[in-house]
Amino acid sequence: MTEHDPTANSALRVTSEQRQGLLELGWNDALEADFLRLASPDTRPARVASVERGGFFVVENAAAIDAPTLARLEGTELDSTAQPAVGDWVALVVREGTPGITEVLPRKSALLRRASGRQGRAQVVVCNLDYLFIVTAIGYDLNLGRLERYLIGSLAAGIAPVIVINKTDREHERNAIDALIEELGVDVPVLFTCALEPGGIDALSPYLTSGTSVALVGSSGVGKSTIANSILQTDRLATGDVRHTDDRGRHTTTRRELWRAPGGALIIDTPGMREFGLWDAREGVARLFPEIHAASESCHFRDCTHVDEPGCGLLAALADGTIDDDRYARYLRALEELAETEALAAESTERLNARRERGKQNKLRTRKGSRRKHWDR
Ligand SMILES: Nc1nc2c(ncn2[C@@H]2O[C@H](COP(=O)(O)OP(=O)(O)OP(=O)(O)O)[C@@H](O)[C@H]2O)c(=O)[nH]1
Ligand SMILES: [Zn+2]
Repeated sequence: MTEHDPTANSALRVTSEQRQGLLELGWNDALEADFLRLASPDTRPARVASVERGGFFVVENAAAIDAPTLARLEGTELDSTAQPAVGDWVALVVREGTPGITEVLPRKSALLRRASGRQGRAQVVVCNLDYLFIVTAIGYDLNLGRLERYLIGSLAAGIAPVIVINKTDREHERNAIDALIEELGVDVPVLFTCALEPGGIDALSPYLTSGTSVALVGSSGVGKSTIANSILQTDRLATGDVRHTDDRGRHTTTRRELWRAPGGALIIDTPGMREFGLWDAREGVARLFPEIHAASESCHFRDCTHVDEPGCGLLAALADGTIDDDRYARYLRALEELAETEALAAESTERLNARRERGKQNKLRTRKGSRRKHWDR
């Protein structure tokens, strides 16, 4: 990234008309300062509304959000997690033909997860959010482990999580749900919705103020798109029914998309996830289990696994009953998963480096070969 002296190019200034359109997309002073500092003079700010193979769809003002412009990434090849993702702010060079993205502005937050598949790769789910709506529904989906994973991801990303329990029209025992939430042990808002009823999502309103960016994540079939439609007061997002046997959805939503609600909130619906695989989320684990994390600070060994090491702060805290057995077990499981993904990631980096090295050697060999031929002649 090249830095530009903002005073050197007054042509770069964002016009007040442009700014108005951008504010309605969630723009703010900090973003503008970054833009003026980092982006080249011939570019304009824009937000990524959706991503498809081969292109990034961007908007420069809220009025155009229903018809985003296709743009292409320019310049050096970016690492997959550094490529523009939905919610990102970018610098756009507009000219005849397809506009180009020259810069991705620093992210205020990025929700990462482990990409599906066996390799250890990260995927950026969404960027620059104020709230993450972790959506679940009364029925099979509502489960402590699942909620914990999303919470860890959200806390690691520095996005304020909000748990949304949908389908309250289904029979349920409120006490059992309260007990489950209590077990999470964190102070996070829990909202109940029934997306099919008029007024059924009113509980979400305090989080949907103008310029606020919110994404809905969760399993397929929990009602994310139904909730999004209700917020957006449309029916343009496709919804699909669930299997009666196990409540599973049919993965109706297939891409992440940014929309603007009549009240001015920016809403991102996402495809249902089979599993939210943790990635680079140690900070999130520490925040979800603060008392356990605190006890681990007194471990004798820095790389203590808290299983059988002497001088383990956790084992001591377990013994004197200051931490809970179940929470200890869940904390360890999360750390184990993270260690596993880190190992996988290291392996695939190694493989990649080895492949690059082989490629270089091959090139060298062909070059030598062709030189020899030359001499032989
Ligand atoms: N009973 C009941 N059904 C609901 C409610 N909200 C949504 N549904 C139904 O649940 C099914 C799945 O809803 P969707 O909005 O498609 O779910 P989704 O989470 O977007 O699913 P994917 O796009 O596959 O990830 C649909 O049949 C909805 O009508 C609710 O509050 N109560
Ligand atoms: Zn320990």
